[in-house]
Amino acid sequence: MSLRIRDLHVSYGERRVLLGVDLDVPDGELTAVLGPNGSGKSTLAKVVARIARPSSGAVTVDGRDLHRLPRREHASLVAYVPQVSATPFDLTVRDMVMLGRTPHIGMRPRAQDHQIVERELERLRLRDLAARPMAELSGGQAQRVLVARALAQEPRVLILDEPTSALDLRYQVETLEVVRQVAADKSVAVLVVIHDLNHAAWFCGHSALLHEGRVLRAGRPAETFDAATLSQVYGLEIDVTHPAPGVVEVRPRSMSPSAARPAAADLEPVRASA
Ligand SMILES: Nc1ncnc2c1ncn2[C@@H]1O[C@H](COP(=O)(O)OP(=O)(O)OP(=O)(O)O)[C@@H](O)[C@H]1O
Repeated sequence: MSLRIRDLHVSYGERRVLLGVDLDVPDGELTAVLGPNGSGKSTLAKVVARIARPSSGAVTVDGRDLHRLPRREHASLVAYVPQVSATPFDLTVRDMVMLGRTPHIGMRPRAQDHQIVERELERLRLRDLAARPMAELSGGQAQRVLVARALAQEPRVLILDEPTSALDLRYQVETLEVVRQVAADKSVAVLVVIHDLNHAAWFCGHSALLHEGRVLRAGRPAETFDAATLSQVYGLEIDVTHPAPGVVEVRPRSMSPSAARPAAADLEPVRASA
């Protein structure tokens, strides 16, 4: 177990946002951080990334307090993909991914650093965009560059804050699959803030459901997702089904097959009047 969070409290001024969070993030797989808007997910990610400071509690990697490490050492251990990011507009995609090597390189990149950058461009299907300026990219393309930069960092701990929010369905699946593969191959502990409960259940071995700054449920999604808790937390009737052993599917009741829906014949056609 590399990343451990213990009794973590975080406040922004008077506003207490995390109220005693305990979480173990195992190596080699993804841990989903779930919960409604404002429940504290990004704050938790930012504390591990050292962008926010805890009021109390501990965040350790291999027993070392992340907030007491020298900056460069922290950067070589932890990579972070923020929810929204202003990118230096004059950088190319390739330069941006090379920034991930910063904690590892001395005066200038070595051949090995260039190889790692090319590998991550390939892995995130960015080779065709490599020479393009970041400013010209679509939101989804830029998001994949940030994931590539984080992977080029070769971290022990990877923090991803909604890394697929701008991606189309294919890239959502591909990107989460790439991250899952890297986590397994390199024994990386991955914490991923994600809103899609089905993707969380499919790609993440562990999950933590945050509610008002506390972890309400933690464990394997197939074991911990239950309809009553999810319905209460999200304020919406939610069905949870298990179509196969170890597989879980989450659906708002209004989208479930049993929900009453107006038949097409009942809908009045609307015509613009001349
Ligand atoms: N810099 C800040 N200053 C003051 N309050 C903040 C700051 N950042 C976040 N908050 C507040 O902290 C609470 C938790 O915010 P956070 O961004 O961690 O939630 P979240 O679960 O990631 O939400 P979302 O799903 O909308 O991204 C919210 O009430 C938010 O308004």
